[in-house]
Amino acid sequence: MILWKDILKPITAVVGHDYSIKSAIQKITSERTDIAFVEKQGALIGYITNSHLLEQIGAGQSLDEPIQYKEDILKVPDSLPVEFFHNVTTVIGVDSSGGVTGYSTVKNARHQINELQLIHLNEIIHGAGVGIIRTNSQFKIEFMNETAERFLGLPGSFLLSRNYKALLTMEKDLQRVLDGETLVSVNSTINFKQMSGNFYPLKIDGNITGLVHMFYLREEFEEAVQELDFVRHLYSDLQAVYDSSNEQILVIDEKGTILRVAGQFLSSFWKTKEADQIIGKQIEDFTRRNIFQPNIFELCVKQGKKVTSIQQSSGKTRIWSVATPVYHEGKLEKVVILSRDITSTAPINAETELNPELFETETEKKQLVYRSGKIASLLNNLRRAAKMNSTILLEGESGVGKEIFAHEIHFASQRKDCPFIRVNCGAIPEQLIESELFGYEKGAFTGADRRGKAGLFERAHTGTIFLDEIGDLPLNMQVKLLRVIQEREMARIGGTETIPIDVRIIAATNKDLKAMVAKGDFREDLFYRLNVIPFCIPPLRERKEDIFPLAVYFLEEFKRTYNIEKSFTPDAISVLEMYGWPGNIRELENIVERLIVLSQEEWIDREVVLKVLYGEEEAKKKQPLVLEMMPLKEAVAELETQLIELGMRKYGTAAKVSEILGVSPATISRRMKKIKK
Ligand SMILES: Nc1ncnc2c1ncn2[C@@H]1O[C@H](COP(=O)(O)OP(=O)(O)OP(=O)(O)O)[C@@H](O)[C@H]1O
Repeated sequence: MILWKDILKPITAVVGHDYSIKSAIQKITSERTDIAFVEKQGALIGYITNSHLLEQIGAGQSLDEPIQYKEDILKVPDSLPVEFFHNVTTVIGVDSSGGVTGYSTVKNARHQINELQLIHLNEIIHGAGVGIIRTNSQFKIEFMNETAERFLGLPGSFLLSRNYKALLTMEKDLQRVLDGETLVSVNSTINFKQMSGNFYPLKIDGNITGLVHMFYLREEFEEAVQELDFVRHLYSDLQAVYDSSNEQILVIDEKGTILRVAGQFLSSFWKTKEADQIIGKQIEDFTRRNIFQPNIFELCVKQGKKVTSIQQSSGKTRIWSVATPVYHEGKLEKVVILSRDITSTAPINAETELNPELFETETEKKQLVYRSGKIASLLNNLRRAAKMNSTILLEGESGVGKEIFAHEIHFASQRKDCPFIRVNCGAIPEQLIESELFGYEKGAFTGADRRGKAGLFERAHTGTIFLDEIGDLPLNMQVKLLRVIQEREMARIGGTETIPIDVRIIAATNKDLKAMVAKGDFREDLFYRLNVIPFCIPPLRERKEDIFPLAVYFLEEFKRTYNIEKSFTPDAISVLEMYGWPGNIRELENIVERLIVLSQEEWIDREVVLKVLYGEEEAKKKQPLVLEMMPLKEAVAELETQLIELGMRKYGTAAKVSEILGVSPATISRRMKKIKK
């Protein structure tokens, strides 16, 4: 707000109301002013200017005639804000005790206000880095701010009073602005500097008294736009990464309000379909409703460090969560929680889970852990086939879990309450295999048990026999097996009696049986007898979604065995998922055990996983882009730095790197300066 006292000028010439034109001219001239105030009985009642006096003389009056002064003056308290009054051209300011403190013509007041407003505006705009130039109605530069001086590389002292129109090169005619038009986003050049900005007509009392040019230096502006563009692209790339991740990313502020959910929304855990429905809510409310249990957010805030936990909602959904605190200038700002669903999609068969008798069979039923659609549909088919009595052949690489699938078949069949017998055909010595499979009568051979012994086929009677590594079965045994399958009866070694055998046969192999048949290493007739319903178990690398729940499952098992607390970091999981797993699930199980033993810390991190999977040297080469969950801005900066460093290593010049990254060379060199710091 501008007050009258800010703009009042001192009164220097005072004349009496009965002064002659001559004495008034003498007074005004001696005081070097162009206005004198007229006094009568100690009060100022009007004013007279040089031009008024000249008008009187011009009208034929003699110099001795009295002055004809103007009376359109108004006394105002000088502490009031400037305002304009009808029919008043001059204002006299008075202080609180009524003393005159100065005067101002209305014209001068308006001019001063514009000037002061421009200075204020300049202060505001100064920080925003906008250049401002004002001209009068003859295009003479009357004002320019510091930013304009800096942008143009020319001092105000040089530019002030010069004709702006003559100095500027631009496509549009500047006269249009003085005719009242606003020119927006106009490119212009001065002193080889390219500018981009707007020209506004400057109106006072409805009259155009000049123009104002507000502008950016195009070089800086374009760089900023490019930079914004670059960041925008990075942002959308990162967003895409988040959205395609199979993790749920939850951002909670320090007060426990859910700010954001990205990645895969675990709707069955939250018991709500849309992520939007949990945003803005208090996390504690979900804990109270038995959904977010345990409250990992609270644990993380209390401990002030990364925390992991398996959470379970009131339903069956179990999720694995890692909560990481994010600090800003030493203060907790938010907590980021990464979660994955680890609920095994396998339906839990109450009977098989609970019936203790089942555990008296040769092998306990193990939990089959998976999340992939591939395994889901395979299981579907397996369970359907299980209902029939047909022989099933399971093919698949070593360690894919063929035995566990054989269990599934058994437990999904009518025979689930009868024995399940596993025979590892490759592990039994050749000379023992016949007696193991078919048993023997007492005294059948030297060293034989005196009482005789039932073979595995007999023991599997009414149940399932699982012939693992069937490709390792010697040829002579293949004939005998073929006979059992065909005749559904057998005799013990040394026995004469035939024993009827009612078993479901499941055979498994990691060898190419067809190729073995072609080479004569496997009997063709047996192959066709076994290959009634074949199933191929896909390797782990073809069902990466299973890696995570399996890794957590094994980790939990080993934690129980070793009685220790350890957790994977999300980066560690990512490395596990990227690996090729030639040894499949058996290898994964072994690696998890090794990681537990080798990692000294509570956290099994990316580095230790890389070391265990690839060895020390290779691990060093696998440099990460982003190691930790971190604020997006930092992640973008990190990604930028790494891209530029990579580019510089590869191409050597900022010009080439800028071309590849699609940004200006100036951006690259500025970033590099920052990196060097
Ligand atoms: N889906 C699964 N869930 C839990 N554990 C599994 C799963 N698949 C495999 N395993 C475990 O991985 C290990 C290897 O499985 P398994 O011995 O059944 O493999 P395989 O295919 O029979 O291998 P091979 O051909 O070498 O005999 C076992 O300890 C098994 O319990």
